[in-house]
Amino acid sequence: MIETHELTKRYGSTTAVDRLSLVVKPGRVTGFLGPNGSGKSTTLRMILGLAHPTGGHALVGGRPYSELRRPLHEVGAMLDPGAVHPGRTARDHLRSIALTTGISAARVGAVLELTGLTPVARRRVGGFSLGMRQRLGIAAALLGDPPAVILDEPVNGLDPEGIQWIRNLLRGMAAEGRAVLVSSHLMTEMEQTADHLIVIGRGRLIADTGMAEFVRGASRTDVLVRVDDPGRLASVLVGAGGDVASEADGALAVRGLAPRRIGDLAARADVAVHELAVRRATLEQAYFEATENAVEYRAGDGGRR
Ligand SMILES: Nc1ncnc2c1ncn2[C@@H]1O[C@H](COP(=O)(O)OP(=O)(O)OP(=O)(O)O)[C@@H](O)[C@H]1O
Repeated sequence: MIETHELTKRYGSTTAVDRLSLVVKPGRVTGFLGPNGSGKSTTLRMILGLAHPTGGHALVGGRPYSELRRPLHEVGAMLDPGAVHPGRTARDHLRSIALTTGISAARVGAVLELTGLTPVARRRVGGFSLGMRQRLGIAAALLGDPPAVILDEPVNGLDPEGIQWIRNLLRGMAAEGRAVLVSSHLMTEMEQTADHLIVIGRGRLIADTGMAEFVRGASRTDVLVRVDDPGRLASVLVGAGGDVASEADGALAVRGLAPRRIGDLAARADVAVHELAVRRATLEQAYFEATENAVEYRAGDGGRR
């Protein structure tokens, strides 16, 4: 489990992370979302002991990272897949990490296999594509077979097959009982991968909630109704407390009334219904609504606070 309590980081007059408390639980994929500059990387760096908090603390398995006896066995992380010596082969890169951290050589073969890199294990990393580097970064993160995994933008630069592979890998790791924390700006991908979401803006917690609950909370969810006489039905629906808007093609977009109630009201008004469809908000829409103020604030003040 990964947790932070009132975690704070200030750089001069910039508060990058502001009293952030969160828990990343085992057995699920937790998506970590926020606009550019909202403090995600800084938070991850503090969890991994790469930046020192100005206030509060971060714990991995109940201890600060700096106190972990065998950190790679506690938490695996990929923050920057580019940070690999280009002259080394993939296998040598992983071997050197294993050697210096007391991890068996057998794990090197296992993670190469797991990440599909066995056929290129003897090739120099300098010639690797971005996707291959991502896989190598993930291989390194998994060397210690850790119960917690942190991946910063793991699908960056991956082709559709690579994206699907990461999705299955993350879900598989969660199913094995690991705590998986993953950041990404790709909302459709996140929607398919994460069970839980932590959303931050301006360094502060905006939401810490289940994926379905977060998306359901967006005001965009409505019911599309297609009828022959939209004007008549619209006045009936408004009379029943609905919030009704017209689409460009004449269909009605209704909020505040359940589909069943709309169908009943239409039947009672003797209006034939040709289509009645719930349009659920997407994660992207819910995310935009949730972070609207955080983004506006930044855009309005040139990124400073
Ligand atoms: N080393 C640093 N020195 C000064 N300011 C920093 C430093 N690192 C981060 N910041 C500032 O802290 C804030 C949060 O940055 P951070 O990189 O954590 O955001 P992020 O959510 O990861 O952004 P992105 O989505 O663009 O990666 C930004 O205003 C950034 O400019």
